[in-house]
Order: sequence, then structure tokens, then C-alpha cells
Amino acid sequence: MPHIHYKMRQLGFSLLRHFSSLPSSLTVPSSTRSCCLHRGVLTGSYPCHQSPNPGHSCQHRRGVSTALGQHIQDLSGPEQRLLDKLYKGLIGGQRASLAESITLVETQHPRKKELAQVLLQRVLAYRREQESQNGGKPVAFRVGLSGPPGAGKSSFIEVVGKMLTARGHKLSVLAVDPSSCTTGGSLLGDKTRMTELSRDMNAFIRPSPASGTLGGVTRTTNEAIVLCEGAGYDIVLVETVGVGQSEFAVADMVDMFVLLIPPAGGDELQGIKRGIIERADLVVVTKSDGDLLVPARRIQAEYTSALKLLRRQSKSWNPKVVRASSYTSEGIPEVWAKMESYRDTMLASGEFQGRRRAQQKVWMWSLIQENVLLHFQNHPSVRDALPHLEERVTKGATSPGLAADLLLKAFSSS
Ligand SMILES: Nc1nc2c(ncn2[C@@H]2O[C@H](COP(=O)(O)OP(=O)(O)OP(=O)(O)O)[C@@H](O)[C@H]2O)c(=O)[nH]1
Repeated sequence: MPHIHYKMRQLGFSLLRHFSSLPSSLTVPSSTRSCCLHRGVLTGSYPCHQSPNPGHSCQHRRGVSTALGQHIQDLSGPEQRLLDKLYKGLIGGQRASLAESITLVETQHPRKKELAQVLLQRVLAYRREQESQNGGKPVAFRVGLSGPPGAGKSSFIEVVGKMLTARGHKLSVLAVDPSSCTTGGSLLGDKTRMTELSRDMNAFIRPSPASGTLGGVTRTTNEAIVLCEGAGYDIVLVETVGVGQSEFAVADMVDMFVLLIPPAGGDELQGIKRGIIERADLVVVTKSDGDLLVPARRIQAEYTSALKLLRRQSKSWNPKVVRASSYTSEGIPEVWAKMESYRDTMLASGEFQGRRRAQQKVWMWSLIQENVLLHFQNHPSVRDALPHLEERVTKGATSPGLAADLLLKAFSSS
């Protein structure tokens, strides 16, 4: 996996080199105004396959900021009105506007994607203003929650969520479901989850986008977080199930990462990856009640010792292991107290802000990687040569390195 990641970065850099070598005399004809740069796809001087005007030669020389300015100027009257309505509704805290705005960032429609970016820019500017009024402190606390299927995530969120709204917080819950990316199914359950919290006017619950790549879902979740914060939600929970890479994606988008572990032994815990335990700022052993109390204590002790052996992520915070029961609510206020203590410690040391800055960069790079790769795969010369070269590589007739070089050459020479 790290190898693939490295290869993708290499590929990303090769492609970027290709893009940056475009002749400087290229200009943008007005007919190609709404081009792929605006859609977040870097383009070169070859036909743009995703353009509404497929024959056009997409030739960028404008800086990104100019492009964004142009982008806003290009809005039609109805588009402008739609964005104004969404923006005003959103910052006014209207749930319907928030839901509609999230739908806009999740869309696959090219023009609507552009509109979503304009809306996001406005919300980001608004949030920055609020942060500066708040003495530079982030306006919301983002918490990632992960755990194996059946760990008790939804029961936990329901109980914690109700406690937080009762204390005057506004809470949003976003889900990242890796199964919806691959199978269209749902590991987080199609069943109605968190029934009481979903009726709470100070809570906003949004299921995972129904389809797309993990990269796509990560992007829209990141953007949904920004929208929730703009709508005044001061706590954003991002829930995912401990399968595949989604936990790592979530850990990269939140301020605090919490792992929920059920008090079961053996096989059920085998599935929990060591790498993700290392990322946890807090481990909560769930279902700590009745007959499960004794195993819950044992698991707490095991994880406490295990965490001591792991590499520390933070200079100022030592990950903790706590127990809680959503049935009896025992331990729930203590879990939240630990989360607040983490937030305060990290804010005081400056690590909180540092982590967010680093995450912005990770996010940008993952978007670049995904888009650049897509662009490479859709390039006509690459598409033509790919099946033949893949076959040769599988048969051992051509080395993977040579095939990659040939494809990159085909891409950059046309
Ligand atoms: N004893 C006990 N059981 C619990 C507790 N919390 C949840 N459960 C049970 O554990 C099972 C799974 O709970 P969920 O909250 O649906 O777990 P989840 O992790 O959200 O599961 P998925 O929706 O499948 O991802 C259910 O049968 C719950 O009733 C608890 O605090 N104590």
C-alpha cells in the first residue's frame, strides 16, 4: 500500500511537471471559459474530455486565483440567487439549507460542482471571520469515531449526542461508509440509526454519500464539515466503520480520533488494525455493563498496556482508555470530559491548530492525486495503449517500470 501511495505521488509529480511545461503563450478563448481547471481537474493543452464542449482545446495560462474570480463572474442570475439563498440560509442555521448545500457538494454534475466551490469559498471566508472574532480559535471541534461493526457506535453517538445538545451544543453527525463506495451497500446500516437524536432540533445527522470512491467521499465529507461549521454546529462527529482505509481517511480530517472497542475478545478484535490504534487519541471500551463489565475491564487493561508500547503521536497528550455504557450512561460524561480535556490541552500547546494546517495539505494532495490519475487514465493515448501494455505486464513480457515509462511518455508527448 505505501508503495502504491509512493507510485501515485511519483505519477502526480510527473503529471504536474507535464502541466507546468505548457508554453506560456497559450490563452483562454472565451468559448472555453468554463473549463476543467474550475472543476478541480488540472488540464493541459489537449482536448478536455470532461468538457461540455468536447472539441475544445483547454489551454490555461491564468493563475488559479484569476480563475476563481472569473468563476464567480460567470454565474448566471438564477445561479447567483440560488447561492445567495443557500448561503444566507446556511449561516442563519437553517437545516434545510445545510442539507441542500451538502447535496450540492456531493453532486457529480460538473456545473453544480463549480457552484459548490463558490459556496464553499464564501462559507470559508465567513468561518475565518468568526474564528478571528473568537481570538483565532477554531469555531468547532471535529471528532472522528470509528470501531468495528456492532461496536456500539450509533448507540454511543445517540447518548453522547443527547447529552451535548442538552448542554446547549449544536451537534452534527456525518458518516463515511466505505462499503457504499465499493458495493453500493451499507455497513453503517440502512436501518434508521440514532432515532432520538435525529428528532433533536440541535442535531443534524447526515448519512454517508451513497456512492463514489473513498477519495470522493472523503472530499465531500471534508466539505460537509466546513458547511456544518458555517451553519453554527460547534461539534462535528464523523463516524466510520473500521473496515478498509476509511478510518485513516477520517483520522486525517478530524481534531480528535476516537476508537470504540466492544468488550469481546479473540477474533472480533483481530480485525482492529494496529495502525489505527496508533492513531487513536482516545479508546472507549463500549458496553461496559451487566455481564460485559468484567470483559470490558479486561479489554481496558489490555489496551492501556498496548498503548504504552506505541509511538506517541502528540507531545502534549497521552492517549487514554476509558469504559462507557450507552445502556446505563455510566462513563458517558467522563468520556466527554476526556474529549474536552484533549481539546484544551492541544489548543494550549498549539498542536490542535498545527494538525489542522497539516490536514489541509494532506487533503489538497489527495485531491490532486485522485484527479491527476483520473486525467491520466482518460487521456486518449494512454487509453489506447493501456490494455495492450497491461496484458504484456501481466504476462511478464514487459516490466512494470518500462510500461509505466511508456505510458507516461505517451501522455506527455501528445
Ligand atoms: N450491553 C450493551 N449493549 C449495547 C450497548 N450499546 C450498544 N449495544 C448493543 O450492541 C449492538 C450494536 O449496537 P450499535 O449501536 O448498533 O452498534 P454500531 O457499532 O453502530 O453497529 P453498526 O450500526 O452495525 O455499525 C446492539 O445490539 C446494541 O443494542 C451498551 O452500552 N451495552
